[in-house]
Amino acid sequence: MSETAIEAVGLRKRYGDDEAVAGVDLAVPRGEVLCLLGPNGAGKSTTVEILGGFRLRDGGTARVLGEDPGTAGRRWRSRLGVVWQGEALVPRLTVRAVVRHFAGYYPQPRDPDAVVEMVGLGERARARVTSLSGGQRRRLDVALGIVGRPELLFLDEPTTGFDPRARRDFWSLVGGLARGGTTVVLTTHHLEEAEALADRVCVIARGRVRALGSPSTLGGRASARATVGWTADGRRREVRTDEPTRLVGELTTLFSGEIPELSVHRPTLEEVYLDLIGDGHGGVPDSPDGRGARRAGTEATA
Ligand SMILES: Nc1ncnc2c1ncn2[C@@H]1O[C@H](COP(=O)(O)OP(=O)(O)OP(=O)(O)O)[C@@H](O)[C@H]1O
Repeated sequence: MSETAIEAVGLRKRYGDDEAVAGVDLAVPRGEVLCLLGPNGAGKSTTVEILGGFRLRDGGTARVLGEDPGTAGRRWRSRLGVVWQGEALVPRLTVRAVVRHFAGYYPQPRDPDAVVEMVGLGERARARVTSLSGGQRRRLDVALGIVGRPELLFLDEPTTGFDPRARRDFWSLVGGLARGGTTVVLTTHHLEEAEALADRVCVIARGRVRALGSPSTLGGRASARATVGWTADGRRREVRTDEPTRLVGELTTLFSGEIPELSVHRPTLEEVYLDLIGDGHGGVPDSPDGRGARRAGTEATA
């Protein structure tokens, strides 16, 4: 069995004049949680739909679980779980009955009642789907995505409408699936979700991959300048530096101990992401790793 769940090279998809996917290269090892981030209309859903076998590509090559998603059959499809942005059409049944019904499509499904519990719908198991709230409906979508015990799970903005508790429960659910060996590809607009879940983050803008890396190192985040702040003589001071440890050491000596209101700040994932997508329309950063031309040294900003 290949160690690579997804291998895509030069994926392309055009809708009329709009090149939605303009040459995406992506390799996802088995067991990885990959989060796709990008502005609205960047091409994330189209990429995921192509890889999930729901949309034909115009160009490039793709292997997903060892097969071409453009031609693979039902057997291959039963190894995938998908949660698309639109709600799945389900009969006018109870939550439990719908999950049981969908379980019947797969050769080795999870226990439907356990799945209903896993997505936090245990108390609503006997409720009709039509009576669920938006967030509960989305949880049901997730249940239908995982009931087939997928090797590879595609989740397109799965937590839309989730309250904060439900979102955190969902994160632990995905963490558990990944620990069990499931490969997960998830699109989201929630940076904290990507930070909490992703082994790697892939930023897509204007149909291309702009950056790929772990949440802590994306776009040179780990080596980006830190901002050290403190208060002296009633005034807030801030210095941007490549060597925060050395500066804090100097300040410790200066203040003979505790530094008043010390803070050390590195760019957040959100700051790095916004930097990568540039002008807000999915603009291209200066350099391939998205770091652009950062100057070395120490620079006072206040
Ligand atoms: N079925 C379609 N027919 C025509 N154009 C489409 C279709 N689906 C997507 N597009 C266009 O392709 C581009 C990429 O859309 P896509 O849905 O892949 O982006 P996305 O990154 O998933 O966006 P969002 O974050 O808003 O979901 C957009 O310009 C969109 O309008």
